Amino acid sequence: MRFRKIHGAGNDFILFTDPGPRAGTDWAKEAERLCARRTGVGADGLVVSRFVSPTSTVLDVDCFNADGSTATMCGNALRCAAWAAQCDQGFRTMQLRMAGVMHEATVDADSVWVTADVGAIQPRVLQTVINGRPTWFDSAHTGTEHVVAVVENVDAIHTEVVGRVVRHHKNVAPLGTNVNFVQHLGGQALKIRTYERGVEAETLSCGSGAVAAVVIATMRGLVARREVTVHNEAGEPLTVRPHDDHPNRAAWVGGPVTQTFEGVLA
Ligand SMILES: N[C@@H](CCC[C@H](N)C(=O)O)C(=O)O
Repeated sequence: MRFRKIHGAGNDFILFTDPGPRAGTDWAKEAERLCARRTGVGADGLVVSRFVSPTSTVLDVDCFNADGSTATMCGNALRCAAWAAQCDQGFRTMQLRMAGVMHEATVDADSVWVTADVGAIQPRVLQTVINGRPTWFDSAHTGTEHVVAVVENVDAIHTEVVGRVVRHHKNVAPLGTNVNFVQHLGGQALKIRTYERGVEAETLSCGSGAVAAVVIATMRGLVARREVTVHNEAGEPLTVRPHDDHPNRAAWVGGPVTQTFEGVLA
């Protein structure tokens, strides 16, 4: 079975495109096996993308985190699936369905854009002490669970240590959450570090996390409700802008997609 190793701004995936019916495949188990950094291909997640019919521009995209759990939304996985569809079929615009939710996608020369729904926002959902300072986290649902803390310097934070504690905090049980630390760089620019649930580690970028960061930074008056650049650990920033038709309910997130290699499973 052929696969692509591909990343969306540093968030890396094993991508299967139209893998046929494969009725017996336990994709969650395959995600655990293949995403393992030492014994598998190595990735943050496994993505299966299929056109709903041969003549359609609608794709069904399933995303599994490295631990085999299902991601209800993964902005970077959607961006990678859209890039591959453009590469294989030539479509520049398409729709992608993930966990029953429809997303729009546009593939430009140097960026792939997808939409993320913006749902409930809850200020001050939990507090923890970071480097001796009590720090509040706000939550924003962007298709999956995210909390965001605005801090002075994201580089001073032990993301994996604090992220793991917050991810399991009783106030976000039982689902847990992805954890984002965000610094305002001035103007319309943010810097982010994300601890991802399901990867159980810091990832180099997170699409739905970037949207959550912009939602919270906007709510706190740090940025205006227009395009925001979100710098990440990969050094490949994502751009987030409000959706033209329903700016309060959805956002576009765009940035680079890179195919690293193609392979065949042994
Ligand atoms: N990296 C993703 C988010 C992936 C989902 C997350 N780990 C979860 O299970 O909630 C993105 O780019 O949005």
